[in-house]
Amino acid sequence: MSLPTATRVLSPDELDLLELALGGGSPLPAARLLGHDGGPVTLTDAENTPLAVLDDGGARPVKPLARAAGPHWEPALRRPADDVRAGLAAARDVVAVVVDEPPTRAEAGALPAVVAGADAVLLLVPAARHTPRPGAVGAPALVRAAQALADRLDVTAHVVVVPWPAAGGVGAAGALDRDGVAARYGATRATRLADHRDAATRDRVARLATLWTDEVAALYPEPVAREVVRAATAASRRGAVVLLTGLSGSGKSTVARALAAELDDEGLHTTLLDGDEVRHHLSKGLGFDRASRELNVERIGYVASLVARHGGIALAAPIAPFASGRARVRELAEAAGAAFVLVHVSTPLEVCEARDRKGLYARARRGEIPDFTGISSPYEAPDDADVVVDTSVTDVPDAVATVRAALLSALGA
Ligand SMILES: Nc1ncnc2c1ncn2[C@@H]1O[C@H](COP(=O)(O)OS(=O)(=O)O)[C@@H](OP(=O)(O)O)[C@H]1O
Ligand SMILES: Nc1ncnc2c1ncn2[C@@H]1O[C@H](COP(=O)(O)OP(=O)(O)O)[C@@H](O)[C@H]1O
Repeated sequence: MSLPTATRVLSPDELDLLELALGGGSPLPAARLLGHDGGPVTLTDAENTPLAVLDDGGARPVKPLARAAGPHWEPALRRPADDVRAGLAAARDVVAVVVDEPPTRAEAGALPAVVAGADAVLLLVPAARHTPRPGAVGAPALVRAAQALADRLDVTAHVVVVPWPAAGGVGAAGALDRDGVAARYGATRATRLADHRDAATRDRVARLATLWTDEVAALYPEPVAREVVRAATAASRRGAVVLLTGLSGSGKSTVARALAAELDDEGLHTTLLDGDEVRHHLSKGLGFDRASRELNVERIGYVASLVARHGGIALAAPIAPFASGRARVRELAEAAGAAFVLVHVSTPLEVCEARDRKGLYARARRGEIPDFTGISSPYEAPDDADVVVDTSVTDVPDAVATVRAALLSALGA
């Protein structure tokens, strides 16, 4: 298929909307959802991978959207709305219960009455690609909570993950109403579980964050209480820099993103420095000759070490083809007192080339891209990697688990 030359890079929120539209989950047309009123356009992700075409006929997929790991990415749970609706065609009364906040005992107790009489129950968990704010209960945890609620119901209940953009919405997405989306998933009525919370419980939830400091204040005299709070909240954790190196298409971003999501879910704060994204911002305008690559990798190492100096975990995923550049990143990380983990994503060139998500290998083979790593520019395989993962034989969850274990061991956790 020939693609429109006009392109639009979608933000994480807009990727959610595209997934919603392609799966039949949007009551609004895709163009309206994405606020597009021009001519045909190719929609891409931040890495310039063409994902879909948007024209008068609506949105049509070109390539599957990249997926990540965690329960909210389980294909069995994150099903297109059209599939979910088709599976419920015989049901007369389908109630959709939106689970977008951790349910308290009050709502969990109210749930059987809320769904009473329904032939089928959908527990809809909105999951945004956006990283939740630190300390918030994120999508993976909400999916697990919804699953536990579903298991306790007498009537058959399905947990369905809905790619609903982060709170507030983007563009016309603000006009997406809960009931309209729920209806696209086959619901005959919809409700939000947190709306079944009584006033006393709402008040207790609002005060939760200050309970601990209140207790400290009651236990200790001022100014001792202030010291106790300060010591407990100081960034005591050691930071880390994880550098994933490998050929284009080897799986660096996919693994780094999935690992970031998992660590965020565990309450560890991560910062992702993806190769392609860094080149849109920090290294805009740099080329791919050796000197430019070394400079690019050094910049990444510098920013990563700043993040790690303050207890953060920086996940960097550039090709970083030269041993000298990788050694410089190690040096910067160690000078910042951070742990350093070098991950070689060793997927063979033939596999990366066969994947060719962005069509760059084909262009490099035709001589249209000079200095292309693996084709016309060297990749020095590391001999000092802490972890080696070949994604042609290791799936994303296993690759994530291997890197996570190496990271925790480097942190002494
Ligand atoms: N000549 C050439 N060689 C290699 N890669 C190229 C080239 N031109 C563009 N691209 C795209 O740029 C991404 C690699 O950028 P990096 O910053 O990771 O490279 S480096 O570390 O500075 O070597 C790489 O992205 P990933 O596929 O995510 O690795 C490519 O999409
Ligand atoms: N086990 C796997 N781990 C990571 N990526 C995989 C795996 N299997 C298939 N892929 C696919 O390979 C491609 C890797 O692309 P990407 O993560 O952008 O690589 P890089 O960042 O190294 O260029 C993605 O399309 C991804 O879905």
